[in-house]
Amino acid sequence: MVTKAFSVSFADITNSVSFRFASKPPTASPRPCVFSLTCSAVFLLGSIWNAKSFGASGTQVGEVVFNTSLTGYQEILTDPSYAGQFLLMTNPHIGNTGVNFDDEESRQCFLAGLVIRSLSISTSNWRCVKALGDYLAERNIMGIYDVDTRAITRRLRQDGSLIGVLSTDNSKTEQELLQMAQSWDIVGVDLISGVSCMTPHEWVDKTEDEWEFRPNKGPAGEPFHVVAYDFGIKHNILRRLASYGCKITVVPSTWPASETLKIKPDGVIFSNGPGDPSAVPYAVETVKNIIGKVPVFGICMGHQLLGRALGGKTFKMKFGHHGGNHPVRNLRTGHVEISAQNHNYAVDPTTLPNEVEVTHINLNDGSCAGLAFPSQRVMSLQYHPEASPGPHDSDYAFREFVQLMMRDRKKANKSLKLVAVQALDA
Ligand SMILES: NC(=O)CC[C@H](N)C(=O)O
Repeated sequence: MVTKAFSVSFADITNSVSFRFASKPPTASPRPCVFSLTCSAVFLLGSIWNAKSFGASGTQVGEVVFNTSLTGYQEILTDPSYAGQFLLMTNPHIGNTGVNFDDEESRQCFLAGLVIRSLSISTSNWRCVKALGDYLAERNIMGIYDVDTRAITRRLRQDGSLIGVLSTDNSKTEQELLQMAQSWDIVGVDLISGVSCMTPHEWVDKTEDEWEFRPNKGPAGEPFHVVAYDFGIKHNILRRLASYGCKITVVPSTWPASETLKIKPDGVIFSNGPGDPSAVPYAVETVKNIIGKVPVFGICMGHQLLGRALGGKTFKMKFGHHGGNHPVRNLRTGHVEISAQNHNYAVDPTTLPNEVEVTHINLNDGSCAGLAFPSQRVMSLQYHPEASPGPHDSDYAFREFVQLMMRDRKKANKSLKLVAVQALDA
């Protein structure tokens, strides 16, 4: 039984708040940690939160975002779209199920660090192989706990995304930390190249039978060959595609469109990925060169790149959407889906050509959550139909993508037959 003695000191001087907690540490002795937030060079007043450190030590700068998911912290930690960001979980209790072998969404953790209210003092789960703190330390990811995540979330909601610094280095002054935050930026930076795979490879794993949630036979006949552009792709996108009967070749973010078209895939996926879509014009160019040639499906970053490739603009949202409970309306069916989301940028639908249809909207703020350009066999979602973690409401999007490819194949077979008949006639 652990008793938690805490004292709170609250000092509010020109927008700066400081909390101090003393509690029995859940792991080894806690190291002091300064977590400072500053909103930009324009807003020069920062806030300093003292917390306890777990995972790796050091000094790290990044953008702070909050995620409202109640479950799935390991899948969130391994989502490459968090590269360059501190992930603050609003769920106050994290670490209680440890980490396991199955919930990895990529080959490593790319995020800048983890910010939580309370780190579980023990782990208990039949799949657990390691405690969260040890897992993060091995991956050189900093974490802090015993910090008022609610106060920081309110600050982020009020001021928008902020740059923060985590430091366990006592020799650094608060002024130095604030200076670090003020001289760092995430906008306009290509973060995709740091998370993408280096060489093309095949992907075969499906969702395992014990986790499969729909009777899933996949289409009859030759499997559809999908090329998946890895802008930081989550493994569950690949597993869901495989479960829908696709044969998948994963290619790096810089893989030329001409090479992709050379292997005549049935379809192309543009994946999720970190950072600013306007900072990766080479990827937009690739998307442009593939649109109209084969059916394409863009997810999150992939959706934003499609938006730009179709002539639209993207913009940075105030604090984005990160969580497993975002309501989205499918404007074609009228159905509401509860979706998993993780993005700071969005497509401005008013900048798109008239032929492009907005298929989904986020019901929290009316932002564009899905697009289609039927004549070009283009579909895209701003959120995550693969969930992991999150609800499965939007899984049907993979079926729709397979149907797009199916229609293409039927058309091609028809025209093949026509050519064959003409050849017979000749
Ligand atoms: N999940 C993602 O693909 C994130 C998309 C993009 N990097 C954003 O933050 O908006």
